[in-house]
Amino acid sequence: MTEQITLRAPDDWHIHLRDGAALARTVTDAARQFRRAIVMPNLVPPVANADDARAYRQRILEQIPEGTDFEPLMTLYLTDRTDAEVIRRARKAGVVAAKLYPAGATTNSDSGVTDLANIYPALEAMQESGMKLLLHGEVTTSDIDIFDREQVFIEKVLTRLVEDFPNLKLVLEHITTAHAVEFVQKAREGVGATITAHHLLYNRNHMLVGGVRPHYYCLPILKRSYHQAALMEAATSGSPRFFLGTDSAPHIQGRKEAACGCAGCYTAIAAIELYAEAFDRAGRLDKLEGFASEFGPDFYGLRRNENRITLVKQPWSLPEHLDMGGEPLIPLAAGETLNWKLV
Ligand SMILES: NC(=O)N[C@@H](CC(=O)O)C(=O)O
Ligand SMILES: [Zn+2]
Ligand SMILES: [Zn+2]
Repeated sequence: MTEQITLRAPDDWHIHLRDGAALARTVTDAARQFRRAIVMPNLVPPVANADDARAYRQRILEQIPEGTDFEPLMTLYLTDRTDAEVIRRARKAGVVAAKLYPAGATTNSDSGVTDLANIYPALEAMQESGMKLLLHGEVTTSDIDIFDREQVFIEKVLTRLVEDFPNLKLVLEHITTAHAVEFVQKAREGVGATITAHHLLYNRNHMLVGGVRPHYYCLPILKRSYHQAALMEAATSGSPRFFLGTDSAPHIQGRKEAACGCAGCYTAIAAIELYAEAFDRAGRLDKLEGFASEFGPDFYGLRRNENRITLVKQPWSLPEHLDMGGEPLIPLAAGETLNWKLV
């Protein structure tokens, strides 16, 4: 008999769907496995207010395949000019969270916040209205080594933020270090973290030994295996503070395989299967449902999904390449074999 596992339907608490011609690909892939997704706002120009979010949501809804039940949860991009009124309007329009990109930290973060002091009124309004704060947790000053940027962000920025807004619920996104794991475990109530499948499955050796592999390049960058092990331990621990966020972030092949390649890995094509692979390797498949389908909605104060998905143990190979709006897209782990397959 084939081995199989059945889970409450999972949600993705951090995904990039992009816009325009890319949406047909990204929305279809996300909707195949996730019931809901927190949609990142780093478009160009960014999703900066309630009207932008409403219009973007509409463009996403138009791409949901017939017969699938998928709900995009919209977010706002914080800029130096985001004020309390923008937050209140967005909250009324159903926007669930706002995202802090320190200016220059990652893809499309040029409009990000240059000084946290500029958004204190906005953060105050978020705290009051129950809007969640999502963080790309890296400092950006040139004197800080790229491998240390998450740790320094936690020490220099996050610790203070968590204290200054004691009732603000916040998520440290796509964590990559043992420092982040420890911070989140010990933090006050209302602090959570998402973990990607690629940070569970890989470390920087996978990206750099024997040649540079641009499709493994994302931000925050893959770290040492010691950090990978800490993330695995956190994700499979059963702690409700850690939950699934793929950070699936497509860039067309030519933009990744370039002299200055873009940061971001496309995992939406096989996200839940990649997570199953990681949890299986740790011998903790029994912990996947909490991480993928329960702790996220619990944190956000939303209902857990009622429907179920099934994964069977049946080796299959990820495609070598995909099409995104007529352009070639290479998924993470292209051509590699995964042991679990979504039915
Ligand atoms: N993770 C990435 O490397 N890239 C993301 C941005 C982000 O989430 O930081 C993207 O939008 O491409
Ligand atoms: Zn990010
Ligand atoms: Zn992201």
